[in-house]
Formats: sequence, structure tokens, C-alpha cells
Amino acid sequence: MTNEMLVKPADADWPMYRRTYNGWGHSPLKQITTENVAKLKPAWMMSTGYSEGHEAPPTVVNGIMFTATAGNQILAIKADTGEILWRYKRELPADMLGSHPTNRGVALLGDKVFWMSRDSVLVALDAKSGAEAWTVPVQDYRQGYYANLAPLIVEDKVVVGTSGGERGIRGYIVAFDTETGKETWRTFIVPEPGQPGSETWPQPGDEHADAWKTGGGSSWITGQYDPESKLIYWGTGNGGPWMGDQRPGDNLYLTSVVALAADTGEIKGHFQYHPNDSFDWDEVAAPILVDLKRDGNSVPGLVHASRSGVLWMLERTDDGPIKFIKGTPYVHETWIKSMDPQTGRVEYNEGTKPGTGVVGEFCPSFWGGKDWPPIAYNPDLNYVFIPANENMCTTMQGGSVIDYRAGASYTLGTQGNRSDLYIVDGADHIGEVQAWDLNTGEKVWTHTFESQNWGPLLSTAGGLVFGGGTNDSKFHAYDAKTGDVLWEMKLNSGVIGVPSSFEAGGKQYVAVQAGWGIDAASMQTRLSAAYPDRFKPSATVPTGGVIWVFELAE
Ligand SMILES: O=C(O)c1cc(C(=O)O)c2c(n1)C(=O)C(=O)c1cc(C(=O)O)[nH]c1-2
Ligand SMILES: [Ca+2]
Repeated sequence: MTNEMLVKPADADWPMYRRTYNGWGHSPLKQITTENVAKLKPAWMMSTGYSEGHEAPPTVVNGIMFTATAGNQILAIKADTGEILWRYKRELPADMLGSHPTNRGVALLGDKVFWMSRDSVLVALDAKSGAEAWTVPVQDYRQGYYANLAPLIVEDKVVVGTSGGERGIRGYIVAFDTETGKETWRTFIVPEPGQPGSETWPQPGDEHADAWKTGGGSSWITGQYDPESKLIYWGTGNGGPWMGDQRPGDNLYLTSVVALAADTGEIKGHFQYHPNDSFDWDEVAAPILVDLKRDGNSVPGLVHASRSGVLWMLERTDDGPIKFIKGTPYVHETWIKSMDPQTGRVEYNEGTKPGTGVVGEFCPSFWGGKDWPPIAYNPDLNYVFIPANENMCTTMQGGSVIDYRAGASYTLGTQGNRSDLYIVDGADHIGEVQAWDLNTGEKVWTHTFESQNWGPLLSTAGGLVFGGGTNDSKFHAYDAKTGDVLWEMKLNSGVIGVPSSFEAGGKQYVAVQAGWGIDAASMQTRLSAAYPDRFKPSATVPTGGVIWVFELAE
């Protein structure tokens, strides 16, 4: 695997988290089409040996699949037959805390596989044998740092972020040399006093002067990269603690996209989706890199379907600054009082923002119009596809001011806190897959599900969109033009894995991991408690990780 192959992957391959640096999640393969997708059937499947959420894409290069699973494991598999080539597992320390026991995949360069272990250790393996080349501790897991994202390769560096936004961390994005594992740069999402952006945090001498030390800003989804401008685009997480009034100010660079110079990590541009986060609205899902229309001209753009429920269109520039173009709600929202037409800055509606002892009522819910599952983009149609959760809201109240304790939960407060989830009165569905036409900026179709939808999306040149995400464990193929479901199959478990497509031996395959868990399952638990007649208990969604690979029947 070379840098050139990452910049322009072979049609047959899926060499990184979203296949390409622009984050499209689109395969140019077109043997499987709207005409024949009804003939899709399993080619092989394989139990991973673990339960919990399976979220990683099956990454495939030259017919070899590398993927990560729950259980802190990596598998190398012959992609056409399912034969295991090697298996790597890493024991976690006994005193490891941390939540979200999943993993979102590996990165590849040269003869190595790169992967983040949950205890915040970056691991480089020999791709042929699975033997360790080197490991480096990235941050101290005892302080609440943990990791589950797929690394990003940028030239000779491997770049990763962190989880821990609910545990009083100070988030960062960090780069290591792919050969030696030596750290090249580390950029904190929350600036320290004196650094650019620190003016948006409480100042020395203020009541909350130390807020930046535990301010959150996790970075738990892989960013994108523009090889021409050499800028990395990374989404950033919620504030810590959750209640924004305990860290007055906008709090850059929380809940933003940041543009980082690949060689130094310096923040060259940013756009903050909502200031002074108080909703657990991590905006970690990285925006896709795509051209957009601005005043009739085509400009390099960024598109992000935010957890706050807005489809954002932004302009990127070669030297970094990110400019606002447009923000359009894609689900029912109640929090936006106004959006500045020049800057995109949002003012909050009265009563929507929770605080310490203050109730906030807001839609979408704290899980967002969409949480982490990635959007996809079809360049032939110029459509963006969004896996959305519509009609969901939250009532939230922060408790008394929370004492920081290293590694412990650091969210709402110590007492009197609540965060309830409810469905808008009269709403008949939650889950959606939406398609938006970037030529017009309009939504062109919506497919709805009674169930929530936590299904990452895959687009293919065969005119298809694939995704699971529903609580009936089905994996669906949609017609990219119309949203009609052309094929679906009930798998062993709910599907929250990122689907991929690849070619081996001249044949196109579609691959995905089934394995329900993490927040899709928590949402099911909450919904079934609140709406027992509409949502069966969480236990009725089967669990257990299986890699599924599909092909066309002869
Ligand atoms: O703030 C954080 O550091 C952090 C980390 C993670 C994670 O590591 O997966 C999630 C969240 N927050 C979060 O807010 C959230 O809704 C969530 C859902 C999931 C998932 O895998 O389904 N992870 C996370
Ligand atoms: Ca979070």
C-alpha cells in the first residue's frame, strides 16, 4: 500500500475508513446494479467471537480484508473465501475504565496495519503476519482517555484522535511517524491559556478558570484529508462537563470542524456548528469534501449532517479558513432561533439549552439527528445520503457542579440531573434514510422506518445505497435515485457496521459487519422503557458479531 494508492485507490479496493480521503463512502464498482441487486446472497460469513457493537468497515486491498471488531481484535481474511490469515488480539489492562467498547477499523500503509487499541495504545502490525512492529501509548487510559477510531494515514504519518468527552478529558488530534511510531505533532482541541481560541474559555482568575483542562472536545471519528491543500479536516466532540454554563464562552474548538496543516498540526481554519455545547452534540463525524455551488460558481466545499440536526454546507480554502455557505435543518429541530446569514452562527431559542439546575427541552435529542454513522455521496447523481433519526427530543437538566475525578464520568452533575428521551407527539417513525441533491440543495427522497436508524451508508456506482441500522437486524439496498428498497436481508444481529464494497477475482462484493450494541442498543433500551407498546425490549435484538460478504447469485 503506497500513498499514491491511498490518494487514488484502485476501483477494486476499499483501503481506508470511507474508501477515499474525501470521505464519500462511494465505490466505483458497478457489477451490482439496481437491475440485479435482488439476486444478492451471502458469499460467506464469519463469527468474530465477540458481542457488542461491530462498527468497522471491512477494509480490502488486493483481495485481502483487514478489519477490526469488538473485543479489541483485528482479523486478516482472504476476501473472496473468508479464510482467516491471522488474528491479533490485545489484552486490556484490568483497571481500564471507558465506555463504547467498539472499534471503527484499521489504516494501511506500506507493509503495515495501524490500529487503535481501546486503552489508547497505537499499534502497528506487519500486514503479512500480524506480528507487532511497534506500539506507542498515546494517552493515559487512567485519565479517562480511550480510543475506538480508525487511524488516518497522511503521507508518512498516522493520525488519530481520542474518546473520553464524557470523562473530563482534553481532546486532541495527534500524528506519529508510520515507520518509528515517534510522535510528530499533537494539537489539542481545547487551547491552553494564551493559545488561539483560549479567549473563548473562562480566563485566569474567573470562577471556572481551569475549565479548559477538562473541557472535552474528543475526536473519536476519523477525519478526511485534502492531498492538494495538505489540510486535514477533523470533527470535534462535546464539551465537558455537559453543562455549558460551567465553562462560559463559545469554547473553541468544541463541536466544530477544524482544518489542520498536515505537516505541523497547526489549526488553520475552523467552523463551530454550535457554541458552548450543552447537549452532548459531538460533531465528530467529519464533513465530506465535495464541490458546492456558491453564487453560481463551483467552490471546494464541506458537507456535514450535524448531530444538532442541520445539513451544513461550508467552503474550504487552500490556506485553511472555512466559510459558511448554508445550513438547512434535515430533521425536526427546536433550538435555532436565528442563523447569521454571513457566519452561520446560531442563537439558541429560549428554554432549549440545559444548564446547571436549568431544564432544556430540545429536538433533535442528545443522540442527534444523526450520531456518528457516516453519510455517503454519489458523484454521478451529486446526492448526499443521510442516515437520520427524526422526531426525537430530549429534556435535560444539569445537576450541581460536578467534581472532577480522573477517569470518572463527568457529564451532567452530581445530583438533580436528568436526560430524558421522547418522541414528538403523533410521530409515526424515527429512522430515515434521506437523499439531498447538491445541485439544488433540496431533499429529493426520504425512506422511513418505525425503528431508529443507526446504519452507516455505502454508495455504489451501480446506483445503490446500502445500510442497516434498524432494530429488525435488516441490511438494505436502496435505489439511489428514488429511495425504494430493492433488496434486504435479515442478518444475525442489528447492523451498525460501516459497509464497504470491493472486487476480488473479477467479482464485486458488498461487505458489512453485523453486531448490535453501543448507543444504538442504549437508544432501544430507552425507547422500550418509555414506549413499551411500540418498542420491544432491547434483549429482543440479537447480538453477536458476524462479518457478512455478499455476491450476486449466478
Ligand atoms: O464524547 C466522547 O468521547 C464520546 C465517545 C464515543 C465513542 O467513543 O464511541 C461516543 C460518544 N461520545 C457519544 O456521545 C455517542 O453518542 C456515541 C455513540 C457511539 C457509538 O459507537 O454508537 N459512540 C459514542
Ligand atoms: Ca460524547
